[in-house]
Amino acid sequence: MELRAESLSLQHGPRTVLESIDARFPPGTRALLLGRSGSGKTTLLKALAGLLLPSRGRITWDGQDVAKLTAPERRKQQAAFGFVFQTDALFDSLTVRQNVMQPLLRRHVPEPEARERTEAVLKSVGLTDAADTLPERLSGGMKKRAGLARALAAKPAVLLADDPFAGLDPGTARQVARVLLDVAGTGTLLVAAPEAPLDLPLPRWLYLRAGRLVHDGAPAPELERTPDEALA
Ligand SMILES: Nc1ncnc2c1ncn2[C@@H]1O[C@H](COP(=O)(O)OP(=O)(O)OP(=O)(O)O)[C@@H](O)[C@H]1O
Repeated sequence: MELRAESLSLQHGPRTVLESIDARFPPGTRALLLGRSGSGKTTLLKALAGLLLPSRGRITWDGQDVAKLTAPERRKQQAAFGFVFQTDALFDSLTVRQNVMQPLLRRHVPEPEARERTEAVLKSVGLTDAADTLPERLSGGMKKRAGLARALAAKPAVLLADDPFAGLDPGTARQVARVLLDVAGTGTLLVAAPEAPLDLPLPRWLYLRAGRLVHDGAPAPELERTPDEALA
């Protein structure tokens, strides 16, 4: 699926959180979305996924204006997305395996296939031994990997990961980066982070400053050293 933001602006109440953003994400895009805390990264990911509607401008999926879809049409298309949000949303009463498998069964993936995919993805994130464990017994890094496993098991055409490295030690962050690169396959991978993760060398960087896109192109490490004010 091709995602596109066209003159996208988004307000929360009186506050403009995203301002006149234009960006194209053809299928197979691999990009980092960078910017300080509060610059609008989460909001842009949510807008691209149709979870927040623009105040001005539009988001299109394969050329269709998301705001013009009916709610059921939008939900149907959203099945192509996988999200890894900052706060892991695992169900406390389900084991790790059940947490990964449940969304597949809800989408009517036949049980043997759901089971197979679940085991494969748990293995790739290094959680096979923790499959029968309840989330409360996992470390923060393991919870993060379980959330990632759940998103990846659905084989999303578009994977949006919001700061998947927050709070991880370097070893676990490296493992999460490897899984993101391996498992995202040929789909689109868009990863938001406050600074470029060393272990995730993606070829395109988008840099947000106070809701404006100030760079969209090749990796530009100097951006991270430039005070935001100088990018205005
Ligand atoms: N529901 C909301 N209502 C009002 N303001 C909001 C809402 N959600 C986000 N904001 C504001 O919009 C701005 C951008 O928030 P957003 O979460 O997109 O930034 P971010 O770059 O992802 O930050 P972080 O890296 O800290 O997660 C912030 O100033 C935030 O306070």
